[in-house]
Amino acid sequence: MALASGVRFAERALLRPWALLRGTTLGRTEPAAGGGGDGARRFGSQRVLVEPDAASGVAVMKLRNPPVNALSLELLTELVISLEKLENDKTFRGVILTSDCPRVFCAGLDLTEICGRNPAHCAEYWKAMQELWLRTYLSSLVLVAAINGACPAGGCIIALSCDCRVLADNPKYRIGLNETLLGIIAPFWLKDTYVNTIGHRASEQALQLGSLFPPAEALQVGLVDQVVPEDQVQSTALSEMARWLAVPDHARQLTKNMMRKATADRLLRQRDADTQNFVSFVCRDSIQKSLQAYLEKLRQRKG
Ligand SMILES: CCCCCCCCCCCC/C=C/CC(=O)SCCNC(=O)CCNC(=O)[C@H](O)C(C)(C)COP(=O)(O)OP(=O)(O)OC[C@H]1O[C@@H](n2cnc3c(N)ncnc32)[C@H](O)[C@@H]1OP(=O)(O)O
Repeated sequence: MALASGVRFAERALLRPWALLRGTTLGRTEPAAGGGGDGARRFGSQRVLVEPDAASGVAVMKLRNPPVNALSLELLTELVISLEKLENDKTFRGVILTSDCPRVFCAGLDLTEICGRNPAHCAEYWKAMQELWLRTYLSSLVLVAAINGACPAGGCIIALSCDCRVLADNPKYRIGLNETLLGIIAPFWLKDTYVNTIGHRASEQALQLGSLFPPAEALQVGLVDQVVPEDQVQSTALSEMARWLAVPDHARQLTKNMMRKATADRLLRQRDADTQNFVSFVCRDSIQKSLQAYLEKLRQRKG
Protein backbone atom coordinates (compact mmCIF):
# COMPACT_ATOMS: atom_id res chain seq x y z
CA MET A 1 0.00 0.00 0.00
CA ALA A 2 1.19 3.50 -0.82
CA LEU A 3 0.65 4.84 2.71
CA ALA A 4 3.79 6.44 4.08
CA SER A 5 6.24 3.71 4.92
CA GLY A 6 8.14 6.44 6.73
CA VAL A 7 5.14 7.11 8.93
CA ARG A 8 4.91 3.40 9.71
CA PHE A 9 8.61 3.25 10.42
CA ALA A 10 8.35 6.09 12.90
CA GLU A 11 5.21 4.64 14.46
CA ARG A 12 6.88 1.27 14.95
CA ALA A 13 9.75 2.97 16.68
CA LEU A 14 7.46 4.50 19.28
CA LEU A 15 6.95 3.03 22.72
CA ARG A 16 3.88 0.93 23.37
CA PRO A 17 1.89 3.14 25.69
CA TRP A 18 0.09 0.40 27.58
CA ALA A 19 2.96 -0.08 29.99
CA LEU A 20 2.49 3.50 31.15
CA LEU A 21 -1.17 3.07 31.95
CA ARG A 22 -1.79 3.33 35.67
CA GLY A 23 -5.16 3.71 37.28
CA THR A 24 -6.88 4.86 34.11
CA THR A 25 -10.32 3.86 32.90
CA LEU A 26 -9.73 3.71 29.18
CA GLY A 27 -12.08 2.00 26.84
CA ARG A 28 -15.25 3.07 28.59
CA THR A 29 -17.98 3.76 26.07
CA GLU A 30 -21.13 5.69 26.76
CA PRO A 31 -23.88 7.25 24.70
CA ALA A 32 -23.30 10.90 23.84
CA ALA A 33 -25.92 13.32 25.13
CA GLY A 34 -28.90 13.01 22.85
CA GLY A 35 -27.04 10.50 20.70
CA GLY A 36 -28.27 7.20 19.43
CA GLY A 37 -26.32 5.20 16.84
CA ASP A 38 -22.70 4.03 16.91
CA GLY A 39 -21.51 7.24 15.27
CA ALA A 40 -22.80 9.21 18.24
CA ARG A 41 -21.25 7.06 20.94
CA ARG A 42 -18.42 8.58 22.86
CA PHE A 43 -15.52 6.87 24.54
CA GLY A 44 -12.46 7.87 26.40
CA SER A 45 -11.01 7.85 29.82
CA GLN A 46 -11.11 9.80 33.01
CA ARG A 47 -9.08 12.66 31.58
CA VAL A 48 -9.74 12.48 27.83
CA LEU A 49 -13.24 12.57 26.42
CA VAL A 50 -13.63 11.42 22.83
CA GLU A 51 -16.75 12.29 20.86
CA PRO A 52 -16.54 10.38 17.58
CA ASP A 53 -18.67 11.16 14.56
CA ALA A 54 -18.31 8.14 12.31
CA ALA A 55 -20.36 9.76 9.55
CA SER A 56 -17.87 12.58 9.06
CA GLY A 57 -14.81 10.56 10.12
CA VAL A 58 -13.95 13.27 12.66
CA ALA A 59 -13.62 12.88 16.42
CA VAL A 60 -13.50 15.66 18.98
CA MET A 61 -11.00 14.92 21.73
CA LYS A 62 -11.42 16.95 24.91
CA LEU A 63 -8.82 17.32 27.63
CA ARG A 64 -10.48 17.23 31.02
CA ASN A 65 -7.91 17.27 33.77
CA PRO A 66 -9.15 20.14 35.94
CA PRO A 67 -8.39 22.74 36.96
CA VAL A 68 -5.88 23.56 34.18
CA ASN A 69 -5.28 20.38 32.11
CA ALA A 70 -1.74 20.12 33.44
CA LEU A 71 -0.04 17.25 31.64
CA SER A 72 0.11 14.68 34.42
CA LEU A 73 1.58 11.27 33.63
CA GLU A 74 -1.96 9.89 33.53
CA LEU A 75 -3.20 12.55 31.11
CA LEU A 76 -0.19 12.03 28.80
CA THR A 77 -0.80 8.28 28.79
CA GLU A 78 -4.51 8.58 28.18
CA LEU A 79 -3.95 11.02 25.32
CA VAL A 80 -1.50 8.67 23.62
CA ILE A 81 -3.86 5.73 23.96
CA SER A 82 -6.92 7.66 22.74
CA LEU A 83 -5.00 8.90 19.71
CA GLU A 84 -3.72 5.43 18.95
CA LYS A 85 -7.23 4.05 19.19
CA LEU A 86 -8.51 6.57 16.63
CA GLU A 87 -5.53 6.02 14.34
CA ASN A 88 -6.15 2.29 14.32
CA ASP A 89 -9.82 2.77 13.45
CA LYS A 90 -9.90 3.48 9.74
CA THR A 91 -13.31 5.17 10.14
CA PHE A 92 -11.49 8.26 11.39
CA ARG A 93 -9.48 10.73 9.33
CA GLY A 94 -9.37 13.72 11.62
CA VAL A 95 -9.34 14.81 15.27
CA ILE A 96 -10.20 18.16 16.79
CA LEU A 97 -8.28 18.62 20.00
CA THR A 98 -9.80 20.99 22.53
CA SER A 99 -10.27 21.57 26.26
CA ASP A 100 -13.12 20.64 28.52
CA CYS A 101 -11.77 22.97 31.25
CA PRO A 102 -12.95 26.57 31.20
CA ARG A 103 -10.42 29.23 30.18
CA VAL A 104 -7.45 26.88 29.86
CA PHE A 105 -6.49 24.75 26.86
CA CYS A 106 -3.51 23.18 28.64
CA ALA A 107 -1.12 24.54 31.31
CA GLY A 108 1.80 22.46 30.05
CA LEU A 109 3.88 20.07 32.11
CA ASP A 110 2.37 19.16 35.43
CA LEU A 111 5.05 20.71 37.58
CA THR A 112 4.12 18.48 40.50
CA GLU A 113 5.39 15.55 38.39
CA ILE A 114 8.92 16.96 38.39
CA CYS A 115 9.07 18.85 41.71
CA GLY A 116 10.40 16.84 44.63
CA ARG A 117 10.24 13.60 42.63
CA ASN A 118 12.97 11.01 42.27
CA PRO A 119 14.99 10.65 39.05
CA ALA A 120 13.19 7.44 38.05
CA HIS A 121 9.83 9.17 38.18
CA CYS A 122 11.13 12.19 36.23
CA ALA A 123 12.50 9.81 33.58
CA GLU A 124 9.21 7.94 33.27
CA TYR A 125 7.38 11.23 33.01
CA TRP A 126 9.67 12.66 30.35
CA LYS A 127 9.43 9.51 28.23
CA ALA A 128 5.65 9.89 28.28
CA MET A 129 6.00 13.52 27.16
CA GLN A 130 8.30 12.50 24.29
CA GLU A 131 5.83 9.80 23.33
CA LEU A 132 2.89 12.19 23.13
CA TRP A 133 4.87 14.65 21.02
CA LEU A 134 6.04 11.94 18.61
CA ARG A 135 2.52 10.57 18.27
CA THR A 136 0.90 13.91 17.61
CA TYR A 137 3.69 15.30 15.44
CA LEU A 138 3.69 12.25 13.16
CA SER A 139 0.02 11.36 13.34
CA SER A 140 -1.48 10.13 10.08
CA LEU A 141 -4.73 11.85 11.09
CA VAL A 142 -5.48 15.51 10.44
CA LEU A 143 -5.19 17.20 13.83
CA VAL A 144 -6.82 20.59 14.37
CA ALA A 145 -6.29 22.37 17.70
CA ALA A 146 -9.36 24.32 18.82
CA ILE A 147 -7.61 26.44 21.44
CA ASN A 148 -10.27 27.64 23.82
CA GLY A 149 -8.07 28.84 26.65
CA ALA A 150 -4.57 29.69 27.83
CA CYS A 151 -1.92 27.67 26.07
CA PRO A 152 1.55 28.02 27.64
CA ALA A 153 4.64 25.80 27.27
CA GLY A 154 3.73 22.12 26.88
CA GLY A 155 0.20 23.20 25.93
CA CYS A 156 1.67 25.23 23.09
CA ILE A 157 3.74 22.26 21.96
CA ILE A 158 0.67 20.03 21.75
CA ALA A 159 -1.06 22.71 19.68
CA LEU A 160 1.98 23.17 17.43
CA SER A 161 2.11 19.42 16.83
CA CYS A 162 -1.33 19.65 15.25
CA ASP A 163 -1.71 20.54 11.57
CA CYS A 164 -3.74 23.66 12.16
CA ARG A 165 -4.60 25.96 15.08
CA VAL A 166 -7.70 28.04 15.75
CA LEU A 167 -7.44 30.34 18.80
CA ALA A 168 -10.28 32.04 20.66
CA ASP A 169 -9.99 35.81 20.65
CA ASN A 170 -9.55 36.50 24.34
CA PRO A 171 -6.52 38.49 25.57
CA LYS A 172 -6.16 36.10 28.51
CA TYR A 173 -5.61 33.15 26.16
CA ARG A 174 -1.92 33.56 25.55
CA ILE A 175 0.20 31.00 23.74
CA GLY A 176 3.95 30.40 23.62
CA LEU A 177 6.96 28.74 25.20
CA ASN A 178 7.67 30.48 28.52
CA GLU A 179 10.22 27.97 29.87
CA THR A 180 12.99 30.52 30.44
CA LEU A 181 10.74 32.43 32.84
CA LEU A 182 10.61 29.31 35.01
CA GLY A 183 14.41 29.03 34.88
CA ILE A 184 14.25 25.98 32.62
CA ILE A 185 15.19 25.41 29.00
CA ALA A 186 13.04 24.12 26.17
CA PRO A 187 14.63 20.88 24.92
CA PHE A 188 15.81 20.79 21.30
CA TRP A 189 12.68 19.14 19.93
CA LEU A 190 10.40 21.79 21.41
CA LYS A 191 12.73 24.39 19.91
CA ASP A 192 12.66 22.58 16.55
CA THR A 193 8.87 22.50 16.58
CA TYR A 194 8.83 26.23 17.27
CA VAL A 195 11.34 27.02 14.53
CA ASN A 196 9.41 24.86 12.04
CA THR A 197 6.30 26.90 12.79
CA ILE A 198 7.44 30.51 13.14
CA GLY A 199 10.98 30.53 11.76
CA HIS A 200 14.41 30.95 13.33
CA ARG A 201 14.59 34.64 14.22
CA ALA A 202 11.11 34.83 15.73
CA SER A 203 11.85 31.66 17.74
CA GLU A 204 15.21 32.97 18.89
CA GLN A 205 13.53 36.04 20.35
CA ALA A 206 10.43 34.35 21.71
CA LEU A 207 12.30 31.46 23.33
CA GLN A 208 14.85 33.64 25.08
CA LEU A 209 12.21 36.08 26.29
CA GLY A 210 9.76 33.33 27.25
CA SER A 211 7.11 35.23 25.28
CA LEU A 212 3.45 34.35 25.71
CA PHE A 213 1.57 35.90 22.78
CA PRO A 214 -1.97 37.27 23.01
CA PRO A 215 -4.21 36.21 20.07
CA ALA A 216 -3.52 39.06 17.61
CA GLU A 217 0.24 38.73 18.07
CA ALA A 218 0.08 34.93 17.91
CA LEU A 219 -1.65 35.25 14.55
CA GLN A 220 0.84 37.80 13.31
CA VAL A 221 3.88 35.71 14.24
CA GLY A 222 2.29 32.56 12.76
CA LEU A 223 1.81 30.55 15.94
CA VAL A 224 -1.88 30.13 15.09
CA ASP A 225 -3.73 30.05 11.78
CA GLN A 226 -6.98 31.75 12.79
CA VAL A 227 -8.23 33.90 15.65
CA VAL A 228 -12.00 33.93 16.00
CA PRO A 229 -14.61 34.92 18.60
CA GLU A 230 -14.77 32.40 21.39
CA ASP A 231 -18.16 31.01 20.37
CA GLN A 232 -16.88 30.28 16.86
CA VAL A 233 -13.81 28.24 17.76
CA GLN A 234 -15.44 24.82 17.30
CA SER A 235 -17.26 25.70 14.09
CA THR A 236 -14.12 27.25 12.61
CA ALA A 237 -12.11 24.17 13.61
CA LEU A 238 -14.68 22.04 11.80
CA SER A 239 -14.43 24.21 8.68
CA GLU A 240 -10.65 23.95 8.77
CA MET A 241 -10.97 20.20 9.18
CA ALA A 242 -13.17 20.01 6.07
CA ARG A 243 -10.54 21.93 4.11
CA TRP A 244 -7.78 19.53 5.16
CA LEU A 245 -9.93 16.44 4.61
CA ALA A 246 -10.67 17.55 1.04
CA VAL A 247 -7.11 16.44 0.19
CA PRO A 248 -6.56 12.72 -0.55
CA ASP A 249 -5.19 11.08 2.61
CA HIS A 250 -2.19 9.35 1.08
CA ALA A 251 -0.87 12.50 -0.60
CA ARG A 252 -1.41 14.60 2.50
CA GLN A 253 0.13 11.99 4.82
CA LEU A 254 3.23 11.52 2.67
CA THR A 255 3.67 15.28 2.47
CA LYS A 256 3.28 15.67 6.23
CA ASN A 257 5.83 12.95 6.74
CA MET A 258 8.22 14.60 4.31
CA MET A 259 7.92 17.88 6.23
CA ARG A 260 8.17 16.44 9.75
CA LYS A 261 10.13 13.20 9.73
CA ALA A 262 13.61 14.70 10.02
CA THR A 263 12.58 16.66 13.11
CA ALA A 264 11.01 13.60 14.75
CA ASP A 265 13.96 11.40 13.78
CA ARG A 266 16.28 13.73 15.63
CA LEU A 267 14.53 12.87 18.87
CA LEU A 268 14.10 9.19 17.97
CA ARG A 269 17.87 8.93 17.49
CA GLN A 270 18.66 10.38 20.92
CA ARG A 271 15.68 9.67 23.06
CA ASP A 272 17.66 8.15 25.93
CA ALA A 273 20.19 10.96 25.97
CA ASP A 274 17.36 13.50 25.93
CA THR A 275 15.76 11.75 28.91
CA GLN A 276 19.04 11.71 30.80
CA ASN A 277 19.59 15.41 30.07
CA PHE A 278 16.11 16.23 31.28
CA VAL A 279 16.46 14.21 34.48
CA SER A 280 19.88 15.52 35.42
CA PHE A 281 18.75 19.07 34.65
CA VAL A 282 15.47 19.10 36.56
CA CYS A 283 16.91 17.19 39.52
CA ARG A 284 19.55 19.86 40.16
CA ASP A 285 18.99 21.61 43.49
CA SER A 286 18.94 25.03 41.84
CA ILE A 287 16.30 23.97 39.28
CA GLN A 288 14.18 22.29 41.94
CA LYS A 289 14.26 25.53 43.93
CA SER A 290 13.17 27.58 40.89
CA LEU A 291 10.34 25.17 40.12
CA GLN A 292 9.18 25.14 43.75
CA ALA A 293 9.19 28.93 43.85
CA TYR A 294 7.23 29.10 40.58
CA LEU A 295 4.63 26.62 41.82
CA GLU A 296 4.31 28.53 45.07
CA LYS A 297 3.77 31.76 43.13
CA LEU A 298 1.07 30.08 41.05
CA ARG A 299 -0.67 28.79 44.16
CA GLN A 300 -0.64 32.22 45.80
CA ARG A 301 -1.74 34.12 42.69
CA LYS A 302 -5.48 33.83 42.40
CA GLY A 303 -7.69 35.24 39.69
C1 LIG B 1 22.34 22.77 30.36
C2 LIG B 1 21.78 21.54 29.70
C3 LIG B 1 20.37 21.62 29.58
C4 LIG B 1 19.64 20.53 28.87
C5 LIG B 1 18.29 20.48 29.42
C6 LIG B 1 17.24 19.92 28.59
C7 LIG B 1 16.02 19.60 29.40
C8 LIG B 1 15.27 20.80 29.86
C9 LIG B 1 14.15 20.45 30.75
C10 LIG B 1 13.12 21.49 30.83
C11 LIG B 1 11.76 20.99 30.41
C12 LIG B 1 11.07 22.01 29.67
C13 LIG B 1 9.68 21.77 29.35
C14 LIG B 1 8.77 22.57 29.89
C15 LIG B 1 7.42 22.64 29.37
C16 LIG B 1 6.36 23.07 30.37
O1 LIG B 1 5.25 22.84 30.06
S1 LIG B 1 6.72 23.80 31.85
C17 LIG B 1 5.10 24.28 32.53
C18 LIG B 1 4.85 25.67 32.23
N1 LIG B 1 3.49 26.04 32.52
C19 LIG B 1 3.18 27.24 32.95
O2 LIG B 1 4.04 28.09 33.17
C20 LIG B 1 1.72 27.53 33.21
C21 LIG B 1 1.48 27.89 34.59
N2 LIG B 1 0.09 28.15 34.85
C22 LIG B 1 -0.52 29.32 34.55
O3 LIG B 1 0.05 30.24 34.01
C23 LIG B 1 -1.97 29.44 34.92
O4 LIG B 1 -2.27 28.44 35.84
C24 LIG B 1 -2.95 29.33 33.73
C25 LIG B 1 -2.82 30.58 32.85
C26 LIG B 1 -2.68 28.09 32.90
C27 LIG B 1 -4.40 29.26 34.27
O5 LIG B 1 -4.65 30.34 35.13
P1 LIG B 1 -5.89 30.28 36.15
O6 LIG B 1 -7.10 29.82 35.45
O7 LIG B 1 -5.91 31.61 36.83
O8 LIG B 1 -5.50 29.10 37.17
P2 LIG B 1 -4.49 29.18 38.42
O9 LIG B 1 -5.21 29.72 39.60
O10 LIG B 1 -3.23 29.85 38.02
O11 LIG B 1 -4.14 27.64 38.65
C28 LIG B 1 -5.09 26.73 39.21
C29 LIG B 1 -4.34 25.65 39.95
O12 LIG B 1 -3.55 24.91 39.02
C30 LIG B 1 -2.18 24.90 39.43
N3 LIG B 1 -1.32 24.88 38.23
C31 LIG B 1 -1.33 25.76 37.24
N4 LIG B 1 -0.41 25.41 36.29
C32 LIG B 1 0.16 24.26 36.70
C33 LIG B 1 1.18 23.40 36.14
N5 LIG B 1 1.77 23.64 34.96
N6 LIG B 1 1.54 22.31 36.85
C34 LIG B 1 0.94 22.03 38.04
N7 LIG B 1 -0.03 22.81 38.62
C35 LIG B 1 -0.42 23.91 37.96
C36 LIG B 1 -2.03 26.17 40.23
O13 LIG B 1 -0.93 26.08 41.10
C37 LIG B 1 -3.35 26.21 40.97
O14 LIG B 1 -3.25 25.28 42.03
P3 LIG B 1 -4.04 25.51 43.41
O15 LIG B 1 -5.49 25.44 43.05
O16 LIG B 1 -3.64 26.86 43.93
O17 LIG B 1 -3.56 24.38 44.28
